[in-house]
Amino acid sequence: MPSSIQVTCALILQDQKVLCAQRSGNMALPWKWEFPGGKIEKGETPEQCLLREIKEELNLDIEIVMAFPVNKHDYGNGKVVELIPFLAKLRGGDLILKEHTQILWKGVEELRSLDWAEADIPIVEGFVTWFLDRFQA
Ligand SMILES: Nc1nc2c([nH]c(=O)n2[C@H]2C[C@H](O)[C@@H](COP(=O)(O)OP(=O)(O)OP(=O)(O)O)O2)c(=O)[nH]1
Repeated sequence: MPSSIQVTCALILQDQKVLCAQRSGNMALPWKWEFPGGKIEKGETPEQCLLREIKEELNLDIEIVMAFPVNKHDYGNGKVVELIPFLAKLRGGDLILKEHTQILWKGVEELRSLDWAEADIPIVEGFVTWFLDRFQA
């Protein structure tokens, strides 16, 4: 397996909806949906990376609540992504889309309907299961 890149992402939950972001046409994985975040830089913790990326990409401030299980995915083109998801809450900032085409706040039960980047699919599944177990018992 080629060496992997470590990428953090935020599942920002507010009023039972999750912020989903669509990649733009000139990015890798064009038009796919993802959770905002990005690559960990040298010397950063995953949490520091995520706070930085969410500010850079969306101009939002978040608070990390907890980590979800990491998903390692081989895109088969020499790119292996280790996707490190966190549950997060909004703390402030006015949304400015700096990289993505659009964002949507999706209800948890509607999340599966988006065309997700492949690495995100198990994360979406895990999150929906976790959320329904916890909040809809
Ligand atoms: N931020 C984010 N990236 C994701 C997700 N799922 C997924 O496969 N990725 C991939 C897309 C990118 O290849 C990589 C994140 O890199 P990035 O967003 O910092 O940089 P980039 O678009 O310029 O990517 P690259 O062309 O340099 O690989 O991880 C996700 O949910 N969030």
